[in-house]
Amino acid sequence: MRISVLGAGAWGTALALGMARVGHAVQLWARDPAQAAALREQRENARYLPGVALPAGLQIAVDLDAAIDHARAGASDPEGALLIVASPMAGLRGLLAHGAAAGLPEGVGLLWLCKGFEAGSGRLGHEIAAELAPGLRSGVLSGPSFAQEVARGQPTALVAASRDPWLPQQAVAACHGGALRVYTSDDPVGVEVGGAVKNVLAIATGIADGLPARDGGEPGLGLNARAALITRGLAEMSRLGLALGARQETFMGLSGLGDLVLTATGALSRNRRVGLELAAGRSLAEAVAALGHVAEGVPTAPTVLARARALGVEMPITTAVVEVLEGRLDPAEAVRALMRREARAEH
Ligand SMILES: NC(=O)c1ccc[n+]([C@@H]2O[C@H](COP(=O)([O-])OP(=O)(O)OC[C@H]3O[C@@H](n4cnc5c(N)ncnc54)[C@H](O)[C@@H]3O)[C@@H](O)[C@H]2O)c1
Ligand SMILES: O=P(O)(O)OC[C@H](O)CO
Repeated sequence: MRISVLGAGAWGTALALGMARVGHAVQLWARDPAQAAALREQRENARYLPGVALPAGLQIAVDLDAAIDHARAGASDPEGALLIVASPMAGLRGLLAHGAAAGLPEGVGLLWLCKGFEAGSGRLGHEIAAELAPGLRSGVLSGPSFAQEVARGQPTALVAASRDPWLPQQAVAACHGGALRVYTSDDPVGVEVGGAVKNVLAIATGIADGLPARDGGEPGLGLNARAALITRGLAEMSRLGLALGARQETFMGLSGLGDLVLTATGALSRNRRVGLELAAGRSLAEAVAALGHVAEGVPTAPTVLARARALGVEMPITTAVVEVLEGRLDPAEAVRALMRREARAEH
């Protein structure tokens, strides 16, 4: 299958590697021409995914239109073709608009990998796609997947979601095999809410795990507190998702519980690292600058909260994270405020 991946950050590069390894004709487009030249020369993404060699079959594209044409040329192939947007949420609108203006034929599916709500509009990916490219066959690929592990060929399960049943099947055909396993879903709302909110909750568990030691013990609030944050976080993620039209069972799947557990506990998570740094007394600007990568939970947290409030959905952990990110609440006080909340029934 012909596949173009738009965005050569950690995740776009790792997924492109995975798909090239199973024999697809993959082009990876880097926004920065200097980065594209370095990728071509070094055959390694030294900036975003160091230490992993790019397979010989993976082509690097400098020109965006040429990358789109690469996918378009596969439109009439029996297996179809894919255009995959691998930018952060902030780049999705521009790249979707570009793809829509290019007029993709029916045989080319459009997938995005970003996890968040768009800052400003508060929209999820499928809502932006409905606005800009209603005629395109589109969907989201999500699930618990650290780029470094995928790049190293470690086993990873993903979920592809769309209301168009053809699209998730395209994702299966593109990724399945080798170390990747792809499940399908017809609930893009649930899959996208899970992917967006888990990043905010990972900041929360990072904060809890990074708070200074008390009474000479281990740093952090402890494993009980982390389990409570994950479980109550899952409850507020599900409440928001249901209010937006998602199905409850989606939150028990890969893009809900699966990605929440991975990101809230995994040392490779950038969002969790932001929380750890904030708890250690670093400013948000310092914490984000130290990453050198995007941490989608930072721009998404206030947007999640705004949408939740508009729907009358209570999200106490997200509220606390927003107050810490905006400098209105000290990380330790945020946790104390969560513990002081009124008693209530669990469900
Ligand atoms: N890294 C992972 O393990 C992983 C896994 C699954 C999903 N994701 C999601 O994939 C998306 C991309 O993450 P990443 O890890 O590749 O990020 P990254 O920080 O490693 O790389 C970001 C890439 O996007 C480009 N970029 C930045 N702003 C842009 C914009 N406005 N328009 C177009 N391109 C832009 C950068 O040049 C860079 O190539 C995020 O939404 C993230 O949540 C990441
Ligand atoms: O490193 P994070 O926190 O952006 O998480 C990466 C992936 O979304 C994990 O599935």
